[in-house]
Amino acid sequence: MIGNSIIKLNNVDIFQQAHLVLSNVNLHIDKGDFVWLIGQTGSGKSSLLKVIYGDLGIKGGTGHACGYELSKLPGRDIPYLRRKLGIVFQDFQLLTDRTIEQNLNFVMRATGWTDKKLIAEKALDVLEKVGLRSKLKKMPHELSGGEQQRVVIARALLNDPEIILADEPTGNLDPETSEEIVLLLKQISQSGTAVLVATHDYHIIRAFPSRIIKCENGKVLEDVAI
Ligand SMILES: Nc1ncnc2c1ncn2[C@@H]1O[C@H](COP(=O)(O)OP(=O)(O)OP(=O)(O)O)[C@@H](O)[C@H]1O
Repeated sequence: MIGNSIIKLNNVDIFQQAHLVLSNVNLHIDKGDFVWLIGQTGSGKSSLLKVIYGDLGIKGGTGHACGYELSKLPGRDIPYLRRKLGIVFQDFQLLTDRTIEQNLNFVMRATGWTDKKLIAEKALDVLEKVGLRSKLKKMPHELSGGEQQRVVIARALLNDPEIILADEPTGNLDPETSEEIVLLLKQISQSGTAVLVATHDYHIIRAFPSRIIKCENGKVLEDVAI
């Protein structure tokens, strides 16, 4: 974090191979912000998220994410950047062959946690935050879709991230459960962690009005209305 700034992109160009996906991108996200990211399929939302989590480099311009300079991000720094980001993506679901506790422990061990007592405490702490403390010993299939998504959010909170990046977090959920998940993400942002949510679901955006950015025609538009 630089001051209150979590993400800042200045005149950044974003390419996929030789294809310029988004040009002259200016974006700022500060501590505790809640921001919707919209745009048609193929408009560049995933590419923008990839830049933020260090999976895609930037050309032209300057930028930082969670204190890391994106224009000269060495590969060895990417795991450290990722620990400051909580990722809630469709293709990053729970491991089905182990309990919720084991899922959380797996991520903590992979990110450098070694103290058993601290690991046990943190697992309960993040589950408490998403209202699922009692599910510690359950297997993923014993939870509803909404509960599983809450565990995914709990997992994203393990390393006390500065920002949560969520890509279609309500994609597989019914409207009521979707609202509960977004309410939880809103509460997380109010406690100081920024939240950026990519979605196609305008209904949920209307239910939770907040700042909206849009990928359109190779640009990122700020503060759009829907
Ligand atoms: N690995 C890649 N190599 C080349 N081109 C790519 C690659 N990934 C994406 N693209 C292209 O970049 C553009 C933006 O894709 P991106 O995945 O960022 O869009 P999106 O807005 O996230 O779409 P969706 O809503 O479907 O996820 C598209 O034209 C896509 O075909």
